[in-house]
This record gives sequence, C-alpha cells and structure tokens, in this order.
Amino acid sequence: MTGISPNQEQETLIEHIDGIYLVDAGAGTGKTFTITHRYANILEKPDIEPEDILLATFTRNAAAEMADRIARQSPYDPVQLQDAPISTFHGYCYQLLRRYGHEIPAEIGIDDQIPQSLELIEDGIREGELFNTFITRFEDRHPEYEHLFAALNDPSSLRSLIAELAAKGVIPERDGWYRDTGTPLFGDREAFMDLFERENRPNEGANGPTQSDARSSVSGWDATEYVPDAPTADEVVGYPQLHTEPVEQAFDEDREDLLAFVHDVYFEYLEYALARNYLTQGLMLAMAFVMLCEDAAVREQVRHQYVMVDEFQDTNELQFKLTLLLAGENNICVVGDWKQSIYGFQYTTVENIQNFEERISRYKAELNRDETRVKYAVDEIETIPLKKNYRSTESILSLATETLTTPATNGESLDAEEIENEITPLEATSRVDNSHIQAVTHEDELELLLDRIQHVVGNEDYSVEVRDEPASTAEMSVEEQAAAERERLGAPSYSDIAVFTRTRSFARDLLEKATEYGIPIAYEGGVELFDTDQAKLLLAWLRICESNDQRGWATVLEETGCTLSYAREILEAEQYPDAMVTFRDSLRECETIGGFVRMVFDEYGYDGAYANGLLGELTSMHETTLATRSEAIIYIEEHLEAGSTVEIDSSPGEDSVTLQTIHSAKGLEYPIVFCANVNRRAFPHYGRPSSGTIQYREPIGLRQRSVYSEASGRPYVHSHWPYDLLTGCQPSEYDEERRLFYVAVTRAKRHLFLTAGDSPSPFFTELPLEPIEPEPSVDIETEYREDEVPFSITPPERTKPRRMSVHDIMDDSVYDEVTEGRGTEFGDELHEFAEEYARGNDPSPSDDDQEHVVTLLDTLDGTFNPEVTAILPLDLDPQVTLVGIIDLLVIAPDRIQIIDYKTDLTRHAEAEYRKQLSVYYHIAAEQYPDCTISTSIFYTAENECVEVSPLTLEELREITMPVVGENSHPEKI
Ligand SMILES: Nc1ncnc2c1ncn2[C@@H]1O[C@H](COP(=O)(O)OP(=O)(O)OP(=O)(O)O)[C@@H](O)[C@H]1O
Repeated sequence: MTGISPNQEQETLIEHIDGIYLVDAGAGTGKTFTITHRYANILEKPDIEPEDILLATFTRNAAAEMADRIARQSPYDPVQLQDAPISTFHGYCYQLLRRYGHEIPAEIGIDDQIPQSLELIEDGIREGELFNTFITRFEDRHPEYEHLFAALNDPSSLRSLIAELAAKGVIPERDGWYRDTGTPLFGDREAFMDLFERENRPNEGANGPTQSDARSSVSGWDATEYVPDAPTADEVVGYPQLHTEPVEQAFDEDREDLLAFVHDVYFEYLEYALARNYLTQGLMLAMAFVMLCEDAAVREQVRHQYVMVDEFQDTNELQFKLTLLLAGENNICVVGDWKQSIYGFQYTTVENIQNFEERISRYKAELNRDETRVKYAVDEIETIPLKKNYRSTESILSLATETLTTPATNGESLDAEEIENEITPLEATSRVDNSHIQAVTHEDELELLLDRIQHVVGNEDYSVEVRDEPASTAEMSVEEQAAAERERLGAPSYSDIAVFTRTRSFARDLLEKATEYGIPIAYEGGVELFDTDQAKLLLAWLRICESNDQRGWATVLEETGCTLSYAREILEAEQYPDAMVTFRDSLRECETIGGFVRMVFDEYGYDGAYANGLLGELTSMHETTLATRSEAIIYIEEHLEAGSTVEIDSSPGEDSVTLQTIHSAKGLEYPIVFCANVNRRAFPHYGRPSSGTIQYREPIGLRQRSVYSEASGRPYVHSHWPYDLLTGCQPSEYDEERRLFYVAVTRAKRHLFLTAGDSPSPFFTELPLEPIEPEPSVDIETEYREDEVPFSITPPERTKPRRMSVHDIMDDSVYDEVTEGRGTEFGDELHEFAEEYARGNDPSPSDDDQEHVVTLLDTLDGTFNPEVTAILPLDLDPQVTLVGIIDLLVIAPDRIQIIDYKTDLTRHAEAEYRKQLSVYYHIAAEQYPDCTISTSIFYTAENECVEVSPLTLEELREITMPVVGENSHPEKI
C-alpha cells in the first residue's frame, strides 16, 4: 500500500463500483491514482478475479505501470496480474482476434481466416512498404480509377486515410459499408449548414457590420484557379457575407466515384493484409469490432463484469463502441480530462468525453439496431468531480486555466467565458506557494535556456521538495502543514527540471547545445536519428565508398569547414584530399556494417547517444551482420524520408534535466518545468496541411482537394473548388494546441518558465506575464572535449569575400519612419502572414494590409517561393557578397516576379528600397537568364504594387564600396 490516502471524492469513486461513472477532472487530481485503487478495491470483492475487470489504457507503458501499482495495493503480485486484461485497446483486441477471430473475415465478405500467427504491424516503414506494393497493384487492376489516381500527389497518403476511417468506426464490406458505418463519409449537411451560418454571420465593427469570418477566408476567390465550371467571385463572395447557393452546391457535389474509390481501396487493402496474415492497429480494432458485433457467443464469453478506461479523452469512436461491447453490465468507469486531449493527429476525439452522455446513448442505440448487443441501461451516469490538485501550487493552477483561453493567432477571437464555464476550478493542496512563473526571451534561445537552467540549479529562490513528506499531515492545522511543507523545501538539482518542447527538432538542438557545455540533459523519447549530423556523415561515407558519390563528397568536405567555393573546386576537379581518399580506401575494406559505422564515428570522435543509436539501428537492421553498404544506404534514406524516430538512451547520469516533447510528458510531473520554443510557427504549431489529396473532415465528409481535368484544353490537376469553399467556411482549429499548452504547464509542481527566441508566439505574448530578457552567459560545466575536425583542409591563399546584408547598403533611418505608428511587430506579422498564405496554408487575414496581400497573391500566376535567401557576389576589392531575403519570388515559365512587401504609410523610402530590389534583380537575372524579370514593391496599406527599375551592377558596386569594412563579416559557410 502507498502512504497516501484518498480524499473524499476519490473515495467515492473507489468505493462505488457498480454503475456508470464519468470522471472528467483536471490535471493532478489523482485520476490515475484513484483508478488503480478502484481496481484493487474491486479485486477485493468475493468471486472477482482479475479477468473480470478490463482496464484499458493509452500506452503499453501506462498499462505496465498500472499493473505494477495495482500489485502494490492488492493481494496479487505482478506475475499473477501478468495475464490480467490491463492493456491498450490494440493489445487487447489483438489477443481477442487471435483467439476467437478465425472466421471473422467472412462476415465482411472476405474469403480468408485470421490465423493464430496473425501479426500486428506497428512499424510505419514496414507497413508503408506493404501498402505501397498493394496500391501499385490496385492501380493496375482498376483502370476505372485512373482519373482519381491522376489527381493524387501521393497515393501512399491513402494509408493514413484508411487509419482515420477505421478510428471513426467506418468499416467496409464487399458490397458497401458494414452496418452502415460509411454514413459519416457523406457528411452531415445539417451540422455543416449550422456551422456555415455561424461563420457567415457578419462581424460587429465600430461602424456597423463588417465581413463574416467565412467571407474573409475566401475573399480572394479566383475562379480561374479551378476547373472552368467553378463559380465566379461574384457568385461566391457578397458583402458582408458569402452567398449561400454555391456553398450548398459545393456540399452537394456528386461524390459517387470518390466514395466508391475509397471503399475499394480500403476493402481490398483489408483483403491484402489478411492474405498476408497481418493487420495494422486500426484494422485490428475494426476486425475485433466486427467480431464482437457478429458473434454473440464470443461476446458473451469475453465480456467483463467491470470495465474501466483511463485517459478517456484520447480514445476514438471505435474504442468507445468497443467499450460498450466489452462490458457485460453497466459497470463502466471512464476517467480523463478533456483539457488534456492531445492526440487528434492519431484520430482520437475529444467529444467522446465532452459529450459522453449523448454518445453513450447514441452508440448503444446504433449497436442494438438489429439485435440486443448492449443489454444494460446507460441512462444513469454518475459524474464525479475531483477538485483537489495534488501537484501544483495555486499560481501554476491559475496560469494553467489561462492557457485554454489564449489566442493562438493574433486574429483569433475566443469566447473565454464559455471556455471557463467548462473548466472545474482546482484547489491546490500545496500550502506554500513559492512559485516563480517567468516568460523569458532572447534571440539565442538555446543559450538562454541553458543559462536559466544553471541559474536555477542550487538556487534557494527556486526551492522544491527535497525531503519526503511525513507519513500523514491530515491531523495537522493548516499552519502546521505549511510549516512542514516549508521544511521539505530546498535548492533544486538538475533532476528536478524538465524541458518540454512542441517539436522534436528543437529538443534535438538543445540536447546538442547542452552536450557542448557539459550540462547534463537526458532526452526521453524518439529522435529523428537519421536526420542528425552523425547519420548524414555516415550516409555520405557510405555513398562515397559505394559509388564515389558527389553528394557524399560534398557533405564530408562541408564538414571540414572549407568554404563553399573551394569545395566546389574540389568537386569539379574530383581531386579529393589525400587523407580522405586513404580513409575511404580503408573503409572499403570493412567487412561488416557495424565495423564501417564504428570506423566513421571513431574518426570523427562521435561517441554520444546518436552515434550509439545509429550503430544499434544499423547492426540490427538484418538478423545477420552481413548487410551490404547499399542496403545500409537505402535503410538510412528510407528512414530519413519517413522521418522515423528512434528511442535513444542519452542519459548522462542520474542528476540530469529531462528533455521531452509535450506529447511524451503526458501523465508526468516535475518540480520545475521549462516550456521551450514558444515561438511563432513552432507553438502553436502551424504544421503543414495534411498532404493527402483525399481528405475526411467533419462535418463535410469525404472530399477531394484536387481533381484531374482536361476541361481547359490540356491535362491539368486543379484545386477543387468545393473543397476550398467548404473548408474556407469552417473555423481554424487551434484548440488542441491550447490543450497541449495546458498539458505542458500542468506538469509543473512549483516553478514554470516559458522561453522564446526573437519571434515569440501569441502563447507567449498573450499570457498575463511580463516577459524578461536576461543576457545569457552559460558556463561550461565539466571539461568537455571540442571535437577535433579529423580532416583539415587548407584552401589556397585568397581573400575571403565579405558578407554583408542588403540592409547595410541602405540608409537605416528609413526604417525608423517605416515603423512609425505601426510598429515592427506589425511588419513581422504581415510578412509571416504573407509567407503562410504563399505556402498554400490558409491563414485568415486579420487586418486590411493582410487582406491586400491575399488579393495580390490571388491575382499572381506562377509558383510561389516565399522567403528566398538571395546572395549576390560583387566584384570589389575585397570581394563582397550581399545577402538578403526575397519576400516573394514568383516563377512562371518565362517570367520571374520579385515582390517585396512594405507596410509603410508613405513612399518616402523608395530610393532605398530600390537598392535592395536591385540586388534581388541581379541574382534572379543570373539564375534565370531567359526570363523577363520584374521587381516590385507592394505597399500593403495602399494595396498598390509599384514596379521599380533596378540599378545596374556598376551602380550597386559604387554604393557598396564606401560601406565595405564598416559592416562586413568574413563569410561563414
Ligand atoms: N489523495 C491524495 N493525497 C495525496 N496525494 C495524492 C492524492 N491523490 C493523488 N495524489 C498525488 O497527486 C499526483 C497526481 O496524481 P495522478 O498522476 O494520479 O493525477 P492525474 O489526475 O492522473 O494527473 P494528470 O491528469 O495530470 O496526468 C501524484 O503525485 C499522486 O501521488
């Protein structure tokens, strides 16, 4: 037994085991603690055996941890609980199918059996390979779908679509959809029209109604982008709203072909997988569902007297229905927190917990439509609130609530009151609120983070619990409890700290930086191991040894630090440095891949976690160690392309900071939390729009984003206007990002830092915290060895070019006036918006200037390349390279347009901008000698595009010459 005794609400849940219980409670309220006690309590009842209780959890680790905790609280030991159904849904269904599912495929018209040896494939790469073989064959066998394949940019994206449909409970059978589960694919017209009506309501402006959100999303409607029968801008866009008729027409478009296609792909893939004795996670649940629906005897046999589901906010629709089928009586308890639902990308649905009452009745009715499968009543649901938080201080808890009402973009408006009404306020049990909650920013955020970590470690101001809690504090007065808590506090060490990031790449950068300074950080979770410098170097040497590959040589030359131009010379002459050639020759003699990897890493002095991880991956690639170099190349390339992640052990010792993504921090707690990289685009994460051409979205159902057509006289893949219009009428969804923010903040027990670089996101700026900007100065913790560059190359004597920014040749004072009244932030936001829009994401304009950008971009023809780095070498003494960023480069077959956005309210600075644009002009002229090149300034306030005639190279040289030396830095490659 643990020393903690449950509070009254927890006790109620533990003691009341019969009936349906919903616990939707905040972070740190002891949900997991309570559910394990409840399980142990049920086990104590006479005649109850472990197999009578199903406890479903979200991950295998969580299941193991639960079994362990239960064992500590019950008369059963871990071995006895080994076979108890404490499991993930997938693991559980896998066992069920292998045991009882042999005949099930016939139920959906597949002439095959599920064998004992059925394999559950969880490795994305392997499944991807199998799926690609399948889809290539499918394409050959189904010429009738040629037009749909022609519009698909990536047929392998259909794999994710199938996973998504399975999670929704959509299951195909030979002729149609099993038990009408395909209905959601048609979309829900009524729900969509309700949504549209809301989004199309004019907004309230100071001088009367302004355009609706739906209108602002599609205000740049341009019928020429679509097939010729698309409605025109006049037909779609009215003022202040969109016209309803084309929206209805879009919803009602004929999708018979698309639905048939998706059905056939899905069904035949199931057939294909079953014929090869494997299923994926999603297909596994789908087949188990069919089995439990069809086979009453199995259903009766496997049903459990008690069913409990932890982390219910991260279940999908199919799992909810499985829960009902697996419960023999209405003894169901689901536990979760809607505010921590963060796995939407794995097709989970927060509505399972938010609309629990409605869903349980609806699902029961669906399941019982033709036969009574769910025999028990579901209309009495007991909700138990858990209000006491055992983790965090009052200050942390109140900030946590704010995260859920923080706008994710500058234009986003939220109904804070409505959201707050959904949140049960939590009461901190901590009696000493010594929390430091700080928002800190610096342009070098990695240094800042390490500096702050060093600042905190050993610092009494950031005290955390360092001594154990006394056996019981229940009998003490509040003052005594506070005094006892204070007694337990002391200066923190590294292991009290966790750093969370939204993306893995930032975590990886931080890990590398920390290693440089000798600061102990342990990364927990998967890393994109094949995208590390170590993997790239290894790949380069493999390629060199295999085929003297130039890409390989370029990488290893770059690694030496030699200049780009000198590396180019070496590559052109193929005169590689002798030391490298000798090394290549000895590598070629290596007989095993393991030996090869070791030799490369030894040469470069790589012996950290990534090097070991790669060595492990490559040596276990095949059962034997006889994999060839070319197999290793393919292996790395495939994993690099798939962005595969590998768990690595990077622990530098017990006292180290934990570094992990927010997703993997779920369920954990730390005294001090750094929520890092709270920057624009990173958090909230803009993400790329899903790459699939065929998309499923609620409530519009299955849709095509692009279509193949020859209607305009030539074969062409057009954007599909109904998709653009329908999605434009739906609000952007940032709720899950806010919930992630909530998860990150609520992991903190005492102190919390938000950190950002030079472009903090609204999650950083909109919270009621006063950001501070400490100047980082990180100390080197232990002696660390600066990796020696193994191959040093001395380039021939020459003067290095001076690298200057285009802004160095402009008169700085123009910017002072530019920003007057509108602020640099305004300009930054506009540029960011324009970049997003040009990338084809669909940001909503939040002011007139952004609207103007939309109008401009919608009228331009060609491929958009936003934010292009441009480098112009100028023949001067010393030689100079001018570097700048082109806001937008539009490439059409015979024409290049260079556009620079300016938010100025006047045109006073045009002469200075002309210098900047002239640099871009000459770069483009060299790159695209056969094209007409135009350079324009787009004044966003005026909505005016002004063409600027470029200066000659000679004029640029004259302007640059006097400033060389003042502002220059040697070129860094
Ligand atoms: N009654 C109690 N008395 C003292 N401590 C408790 C009590 N209940 C739970 N705790 C402690 O509170 C912390 C949070 O518990 P637990 O992880 O079960 O919460 P949770 O609700 O599952 O959290 P989250 O949803 O944030 O992951 C743990 O350290 C746990 O031991």
